[in-house]
Amino acid sequence: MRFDLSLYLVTDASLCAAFGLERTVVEAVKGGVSFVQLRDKHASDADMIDQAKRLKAALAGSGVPLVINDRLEVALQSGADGLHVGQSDTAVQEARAALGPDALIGLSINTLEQLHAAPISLLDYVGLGPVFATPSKRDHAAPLGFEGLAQLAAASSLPSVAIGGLKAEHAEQVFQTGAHGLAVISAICGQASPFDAARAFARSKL
Ligand SMILES: Cc1ncc(COP(=O)(O)OP(=O)(O)O)c(N)n1
Ligand SMILES: Cc1nc(C(=O)O)sc1CCOP(=O)(O)O
Ligand SMILES: [Mg+2]
Repeated sequence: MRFDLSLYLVTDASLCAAFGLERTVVEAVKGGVSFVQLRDKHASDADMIDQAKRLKAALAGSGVPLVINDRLEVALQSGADGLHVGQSDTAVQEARAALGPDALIGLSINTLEQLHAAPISLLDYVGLGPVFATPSKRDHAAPLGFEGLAQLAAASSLPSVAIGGLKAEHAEQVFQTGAHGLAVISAICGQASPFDAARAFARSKL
């Protein structure tokens, strides 16, 4: 499946609650979001499968893929396009074996050691972060800054998306590091207009 990491929305149940998860995603995609990850640390698998099916239906025809954060079972049962895993989540090998060759699988990377240890041939992309400290992920690793991001992006043979504390005004610098896009939660989720928030990224990277 072809995919575009340029503006990657990671959802957050509480931040999206005011506007509504589905509405946030639909508006954000109209504004330029090119890739969506459903991330909910508290929902049951059954609720997350239901949310994923609704999002998948809402995204039909848009060409924007939906991947699931962490939960292989949810990805398998929801018809989502793939899975995003971190260093302590389901192993990439297990995810690929279960999801098959066409699924999109992403892995979080914070260090060169992690990048060198990653099973590159089984992955579609890597998430590089955090670029900055962020309240959206309490247990985040040490911030990379743009310099650390550039080192990882240069060393990656896979497409990469930067994450962590990123706002529209960072788009140009992120692309200058060689990363293929920006992944964001709070710069879009919880904003008064997810459409305008996404548009601000599109404007600032052009
Ligand atoms: C695109 C992207 N990059 C990194 C992460 C972080 O994944 P992980 O380290 O597994 O942390 P959680 O998101 O599971 O808290 C991500 N989700 N997406
Ligand atoms: C989900 C996530 N992963 C990160 C990592 O560094 O791996 S940082 C992060 C949270 C990103 O949220 P915001 O855009 O609001 O800063
Ligand atoms: Mg994870």
